[in-house]
Amino acid sequence: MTHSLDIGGSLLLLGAGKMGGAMLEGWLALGLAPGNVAVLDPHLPAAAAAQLAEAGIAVNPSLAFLGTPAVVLLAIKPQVMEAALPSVAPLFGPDTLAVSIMAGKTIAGIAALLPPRTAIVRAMPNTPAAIGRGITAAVPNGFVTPAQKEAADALLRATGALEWIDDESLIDAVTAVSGSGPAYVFHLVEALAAAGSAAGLPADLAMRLARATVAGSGELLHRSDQPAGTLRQNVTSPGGTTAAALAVLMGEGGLASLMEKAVLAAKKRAGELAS
Ligand SMILES: NC(=O)C1=CN([C@@H]2O[C@H](COP(=O)(O)OP(=O)(O)OC[C@H]3O[C@@H](n4cnc5c(N)ncnc54)[C@H](O)[C@@H]3O)[C@@H](O)[C@H]2O)C=CC1
Ligand SMILES: O=C(O)[C@@H]1CCC=N1
Repeated sequence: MTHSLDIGGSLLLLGAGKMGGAMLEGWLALGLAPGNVAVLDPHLPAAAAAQLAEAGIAVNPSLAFLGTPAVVLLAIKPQVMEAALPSVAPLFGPDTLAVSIMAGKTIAGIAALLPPRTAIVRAMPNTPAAIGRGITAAVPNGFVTPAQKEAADALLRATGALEWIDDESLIDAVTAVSGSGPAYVFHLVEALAAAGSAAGLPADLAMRLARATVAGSGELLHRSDQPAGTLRQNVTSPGGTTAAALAVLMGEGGLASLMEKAVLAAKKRAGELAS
């Protein structure tokens, strides 16, 4: 394989769970050289560790073995940041870039646990990153050099779309919309399937219909340049079945107000995770 994803040095992944693992999967698929990657995750299941090691990635090597990484991806849970970061802080050199994907954790909070003047990008990806169809919003601190921003850009764009933003205060709302958003979509599948069962369909058929409907609609949205509203109207015959359903979904207390409440709850939780 040609190694086309070049970040100008090695990558250390701190935490290889669902999101860190999804990003790594995307990067390896796009040509990040496995020999340039190390993973630190003390609780990684043995099968996952063996799979990474087989791919040529250093898994839980002794810190003395690790050189100075070009990029450290912080993909641990926000709740373990205070415990986990101090152990890797000594690995940081003056040119090491930290990319955090931790929900809620602010650049200031991360910086307090790393050497002074560390370059930090705070990013919020989502799990479709695993198939190169994620979307990430990212904000750099003042110590990120153009070369480091380029490395972060290459890494984050390799997993899908990327939006650089200047205002860190937007990240909690980003988290609530696109970071957590895939879960809302998967729940839509569950709810649609359950409603199908309630309407008389066998449960397995209802699930196949719901799953294919959401996946196909997502793909149509992806390939189309039409606004979502137009794609919705294309389904909605005047006086037809869709209009009857949308009168419920778009009526008082419908999906829009429910979604607003859900997104505000997620944003509030992100703020709580900061401390
Ligand atoms: N799952 C998602 O869809 C998204 C998650 N995030 C963020 O990504 C981060 C990770 O979330 P998930 O992957 O969902 O959680 P996860 O629980 O699947 O992964 C966290 C990993 O960190 C490991 N870990 C625990 N203590 C550690 C330590 N001291 N050193 C190194 N690794 C350690 C765990 O063994 C686990 O594999 C969180 O901060 C979350 O806010 C961001 C965007 C989306
Ligand atoms: O649920 C969470 O806290 C993380 C952040 C965004 C998606 N998952």
